Amino acid sequence: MNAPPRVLTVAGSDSGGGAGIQADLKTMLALGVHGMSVITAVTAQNSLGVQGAWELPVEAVRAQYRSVVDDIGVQAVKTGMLASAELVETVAELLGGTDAPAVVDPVGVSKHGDSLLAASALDSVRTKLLPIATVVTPNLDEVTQLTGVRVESESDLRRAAAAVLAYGPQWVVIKGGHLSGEAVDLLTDGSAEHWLRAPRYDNRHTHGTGCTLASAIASQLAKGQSVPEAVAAAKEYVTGAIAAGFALGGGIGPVDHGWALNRDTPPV
Ligand SMILES: Nc1ncnc2c1ncn2[C@@H]1O[C@H](COP(=O)(O)OP(=O)(O)OP(=O)(O)O)[C@@H](O)[C@H]1O
Ligand SMILES: Cc1ncc(COP(=O)(O)O)c(N)n1
Repeated sequence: MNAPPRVLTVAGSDSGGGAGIQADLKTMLALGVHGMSVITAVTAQNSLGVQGAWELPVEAVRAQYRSVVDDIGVQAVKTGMLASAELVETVAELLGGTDAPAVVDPVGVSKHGDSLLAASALDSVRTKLLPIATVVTPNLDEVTQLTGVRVESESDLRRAAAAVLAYGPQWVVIKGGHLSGEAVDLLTDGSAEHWLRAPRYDNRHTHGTGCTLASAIASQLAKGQSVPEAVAAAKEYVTGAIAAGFALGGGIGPVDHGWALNRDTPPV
């Protein structure tokens, strides 16, 4: 049997299994690729928030990355929580030397408001990581953190996208999940524009949406899809996962990464 496409996530561990590395690997399984991981930080996390976070040493991140890339190889890489300026710069250097598309989810703050990136790392994200990204997927808070642009309605999304593209990524997806009304995202490379619309589900169990979308994009790119095709398929996958999100613990439960697996139709 032929090996499936290989996708690497470089991100933090979420002990509760809803976001981070755990969400990434579940998404990859659901979408039919071989998922691999470089763990940057370990969080003690559940449905109520982040109770603790510990970064891994730079050498541990570098060694994991080399182990995977030098032997197994990758067809796409996704990055998530990178915690510190030192880790952001290390990962940017590693990605820069890898011939595979890079999906950068510039994770700043968890859904509960816990910081997952040091303020001192923002400049490294802007100047080292964004310029080498194939696709960058900020949510509205991350857009403001990175560019100063505030998004209050759909009409601000174009301006937000232009401000992120000024740092040099090829494509940006501005995630409008936190706006009211439809769940609308804007994908653009500065010339083509794709508006991705989905019904907004009134479901509070949305832990892991951002990680899931970015991993799904990376999985679809690894299968050979174009960026617009990959983002459209990933939006469809995350929308289904949000619709099927379930309660777990006393707070915000996870999306259901397996929603498409037990159906008659194959996953997107
Ligand atoms: N209630 C919802 N119903 C449908 N789609 C949603 C909903 N909330 C978010 N989305 C979609 O989920 C994807 C992730 O967007 P979101 O803005 O939630 O990312 P995020 O902020 O990085 O995630 P998180 O808030 O978990 O950190 C986007 O495609 C967004 O439109
Ligand atoms: C380790 C880790 N990484 C990322 C997130 C953000 O999650 P989301 O996918 O909801 O944006 C998180 N809560 N924990």
